[in-house]
Amino acid sequence: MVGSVEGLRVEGLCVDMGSPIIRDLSLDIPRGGILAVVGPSGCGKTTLLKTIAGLMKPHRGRILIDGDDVTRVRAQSRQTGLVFQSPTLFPGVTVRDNIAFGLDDARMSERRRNDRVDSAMAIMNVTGLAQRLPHELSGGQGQRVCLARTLVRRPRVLLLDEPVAHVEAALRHAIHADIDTQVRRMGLSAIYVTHDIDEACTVGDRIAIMNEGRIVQMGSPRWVYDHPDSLFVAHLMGVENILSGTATALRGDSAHVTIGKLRVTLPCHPTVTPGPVTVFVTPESIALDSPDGLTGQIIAVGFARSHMVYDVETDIGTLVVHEPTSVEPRPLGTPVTVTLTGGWVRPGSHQAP
Ligand SMILES: Nc1ncnc2c1ncn2[C@@H]1O[C@H](COP(=O)(O)OP(=O)(O)OP(=O)(O)O)[C@@H](O)[C@H]1O
Repeated sequence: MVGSVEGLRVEGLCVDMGSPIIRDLSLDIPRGGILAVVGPSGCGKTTLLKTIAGLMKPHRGRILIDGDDVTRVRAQSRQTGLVFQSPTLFPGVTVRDNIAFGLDDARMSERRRNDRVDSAMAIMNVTGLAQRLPHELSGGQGQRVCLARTLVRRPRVLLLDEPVAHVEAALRHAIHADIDTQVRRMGLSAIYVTHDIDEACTVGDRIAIMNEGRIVQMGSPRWVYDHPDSLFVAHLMGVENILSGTATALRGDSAHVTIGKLRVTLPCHPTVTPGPVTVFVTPESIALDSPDGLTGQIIAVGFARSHMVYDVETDIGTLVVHEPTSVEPRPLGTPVTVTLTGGWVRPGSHQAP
């Protein structure tokens, strides 16, 4: 025992395969926590999971599970469970026996082994499939069986690499909910890798945005959405309006900002000083009927089920605005008066934030 922190801790991890793939990456996940890791293809997400699982060797850094340094412990003894994108079941072997393979401890009694397998099948809702063969399962059922096979070993850390990428959209939510329940119930620390930012925000109690082997921002989905640190994070999170302005004065955690003819007071990063700033504005943070607002005109209208999407042409550029569909939709060409009801001010102009 080298520490008392419960859960997974990664400290200064570097993985080099001829070129650096993971660069000085640190994270902490308490027991019962799910960190969703999202980032572009090739940024190192799978490498991170494989390194934590012990399938790849780090060049530098430490991996601790419940305070135990497992960096040099072999994969089979780390108590990590890794689930990949596609079901990886043994063909020609029943679901039940596939799950029992997860329990390779010869000292375990037959009865105890059966109880553990029954319980793993029950928690992943695959009891009714026990005698089926892998080729008789749908993609979603196959992934549930893989999760049961991983959970039957009672890992301390659960590593999920796009586990529902090949599962039809309508079934994904139920699998997410079961993962969430088991992570909390069993007190696991989980990393959930995905390409899909919506999935990351739904599944993770925190999200980590990765780029080029680094975590560039980490926090609750809401916090990261409202406070992007960079253009990269803002684009990935769907913060569609990135405006250049000038901070004219500061008051506590807020800045008075001029953007063209618009004057607004918005929350700002502590490093903001008077001068050029970048303002990140989510599409929900723009009001279209403000008495003293900038004049504009709706030049495109889209229906996105829960909300309408408007492109609004103004003096400060074309803004993307979302309004709930409960508000009467606005036809193309409608004149509007625009102001910002929220935003996040970072230092520097957005060409060089
Ligand atoms: N064994 C290896 N040897 C050399 N390079 C590797 C190895 N494994 C991965 N890489 C490289 O490391 C980088 C990160 O790969 P990784 O699979 O971790 O990315 P990823 O973020 O999971 O991508 P994707 O989302 O496409 O699955 C890539 O450039 C890849 O080519």
